[in-house]
Amino acid sequence: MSRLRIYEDTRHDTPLAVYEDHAAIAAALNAVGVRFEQWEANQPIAPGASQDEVIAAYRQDIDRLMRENGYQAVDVISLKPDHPDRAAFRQKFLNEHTHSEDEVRFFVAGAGQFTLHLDGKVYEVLCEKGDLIGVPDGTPHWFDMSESPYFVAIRLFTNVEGWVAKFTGEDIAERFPRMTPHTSASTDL
Ligand SMILES: CSCCC(=O)/C(O)=C/O
Ligand SMILES: [Fe+2]
Ligand code: NI
Repeated sequence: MSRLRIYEDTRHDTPLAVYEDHAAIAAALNAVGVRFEQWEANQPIAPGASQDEVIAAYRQDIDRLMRENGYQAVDVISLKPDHPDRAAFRQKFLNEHTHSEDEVRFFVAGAGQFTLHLDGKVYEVLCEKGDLIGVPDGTPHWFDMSESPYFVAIRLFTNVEGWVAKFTGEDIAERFPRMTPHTSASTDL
């Protein structure tokens, strides 16, 4: 189940609000300029699938996003808990950073947790299969896949070079909850 928890950025212990309903999550995120939508993700793709398999399975959705939004490049992160480099992958996104383009991610299997730092608040978004999130350029954020990653996310870029991040040097991410390993791994492929 997808979930949004909103915190004051100075108080990591008690959320101001928690939403588990897709429409409520979308409304709260849309209100601060963040895209959040439910897309069909019913192709038989499991974490660990290759980038080529995932792109072939979701070619129509990718083409639609590229056409409508002018994205220039696409790649895939597909990880399961036994990946030998899972700790390094996790570390790459764990600290607060920004991008000079919107961060658009379509989860086609499993789950991952984005945390956005906006206007004095922290928006922790647990994204699951079928969720499409679009974080505006320049928004400080971080991403956690837990110590036991289990997800496939399609990433769209306007920059032909793909993923480029600017780290803020702030340690705020260390004070907020990390993702707990997803519990429905065997049921929500
Ligand atoms: C869920 S896609 C991997 C994370 C990523 O690309 C990013 O920029 C996280 O902030
Ligand atoms: Fe990012
Ligand atoms: Ni779930």
